[in-house]
Amino acid sequence: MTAIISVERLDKSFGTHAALREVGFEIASGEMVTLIGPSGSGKSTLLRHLIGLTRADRHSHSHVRVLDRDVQHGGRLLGASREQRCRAGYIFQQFNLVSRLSVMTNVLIGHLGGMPRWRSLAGRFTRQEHEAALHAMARVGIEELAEQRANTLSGGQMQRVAIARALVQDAEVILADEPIASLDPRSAREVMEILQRINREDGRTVVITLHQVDVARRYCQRAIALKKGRLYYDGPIAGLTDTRLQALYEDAGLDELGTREDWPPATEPLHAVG
Ligand SMILES: Nc1ncnc2c1ncn2[C@@H]1O[C@H](COP(=O)(O)OP(=O)(O)OP(=O)(O)O)[C@@H](O)[C@H]1O
Repeated sequence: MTAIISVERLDKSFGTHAALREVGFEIASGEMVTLIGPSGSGKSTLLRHLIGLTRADRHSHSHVRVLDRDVQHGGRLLGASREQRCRAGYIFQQFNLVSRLSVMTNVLIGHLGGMPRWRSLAGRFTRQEHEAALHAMARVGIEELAEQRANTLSGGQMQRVAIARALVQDAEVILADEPIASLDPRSAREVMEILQRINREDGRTVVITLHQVDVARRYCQRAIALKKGRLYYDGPIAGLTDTRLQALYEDAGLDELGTREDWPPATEPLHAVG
């Protein structure tokens, strides 16, 4: 497997609280992977390490590599050019749109990282960039909302704007942190279908934190599960059986199933690919 994302021995503490302990995995180009686990298990913290929004513990052996670039090593962030940073798109639960700007401008913002600095400061976009934004909006079904202000949209529409912005950014990896957490079931389904299409049709790698196991099962091929900051399961989503899920979400059961070294049993691959 050629890893597009590689995480080794990731340790992160907040004060005395160990949020992540010795977490390691690799993700190949084109995978659609869910990060799953109980509240507080470390999913968002892990995702934030992938783009350097959070730094691992100093003097740890933590190493994070994304798209052939070291993001951080031993708790030190390593610099990246604007172009490199743009190769990964981040989608937040709370959308992160500029609320007073139109949908079109919010989507055009996805171009900023790839533009010459003088033009990005002036906020001037070319015709081609406008066309790319319109195309992205059409793909997520919001082209008719182009002129509407972002703060007048529904949650589902806002999340589509955020996805269109990542499309315009031409991100090779899309990292989505609970993108459907605040959406109604129908909007959630639509957003998941859009992400699935981007994964299947464009071959983009998608890593997505989810709370809903049924959604993860429907859309993702592989699950990486965290429990209390430790890697608990990494393998095909089908391997997350009801028994394992019960153990994942309840305290009872983890000890019986063993630690990562001896669980899942050797007959079941720890990694889905590679
Ligand atoms: N900035 C911070 N300062 C202190 N503690 C933090 C900080 N960020 C996260 N934590 C703690 O680290 C642990 C992991 O948090 P994280 O948000 O990564 O969990 P999560 O699995 O994403 O949870 P949820 O599903 O509820 O979003 C939690 O105990 C949380 O309280």
